[in-house]
Amino acid sequence: MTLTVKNLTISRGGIPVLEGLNFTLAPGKALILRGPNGVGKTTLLRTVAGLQPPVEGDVICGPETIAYAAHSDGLKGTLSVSENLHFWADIFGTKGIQNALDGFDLNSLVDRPAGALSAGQKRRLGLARLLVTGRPVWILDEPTVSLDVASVAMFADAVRAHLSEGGSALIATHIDLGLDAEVLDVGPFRAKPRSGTGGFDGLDESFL
Ligand SMILES: Nc1ncnc2c1ncn2[C@@H]1O[C@H](COP(=O)(O)OP(=O)(O)OP(=O)(O)O)[C@@H](O)[C@H]1O
Repeated sequence: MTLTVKNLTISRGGIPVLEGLNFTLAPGKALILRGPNGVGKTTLLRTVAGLQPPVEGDVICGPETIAYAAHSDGLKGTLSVSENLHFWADIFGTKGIQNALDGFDLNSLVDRPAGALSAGQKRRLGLARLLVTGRPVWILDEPTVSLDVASVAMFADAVRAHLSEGGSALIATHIDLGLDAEVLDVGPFRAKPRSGTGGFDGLDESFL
């Protein structure tokens, strides 16, 4: 399933942040998003994942193809590692969590409540959820935060395996993951200021 982004303009808090974005993400491919803090990478990922509407343009992707891993791990702190993974496996209708446990070295932590994991262990569990979704298009926002060097390598291996099985990944990251991937610097796509989209102009118009 190819993800296609066409002439996309996106906004945060009502203010356009990026405009004129066009790219495709074919099966087996990864695309790395780069750009300085605050430029709009998270906003782009949220829009592609369908969590917020675009201002203009289209995101074309098949239904139920996207798995989104945000900044937050989205774990249930009182459930154990295995219960968390089973919870998500049930939601996505997939079976088996062993692959996810193996892929992110979680076997020794399987009965530990997620709330009692270290930051890096929580992140590994959050990422392991991707493997139980069965979804082909991974949208990942700073996936390696809190991970040590070995865990970053583990994550990169999981992405490579996903790509080799025909999956794809759109990843915002500030570090080099060592993946064979195209890089899209979103800096040149910063939206030009528009009247009526915030600041004094927006306030003036809404009060006149
Ligand atoms: N909840 C929010 N409400 C309003 N504006 C926001 C909100 N979250 C972020 N912004 C603003 O939207 C713009 C884009 O933020 P975004 O999080 O997409 O950037 P980013 O490129 O992902 O940054 P970083 O590299 O720091 O994660 C920034 O100017 C930011 O201040």
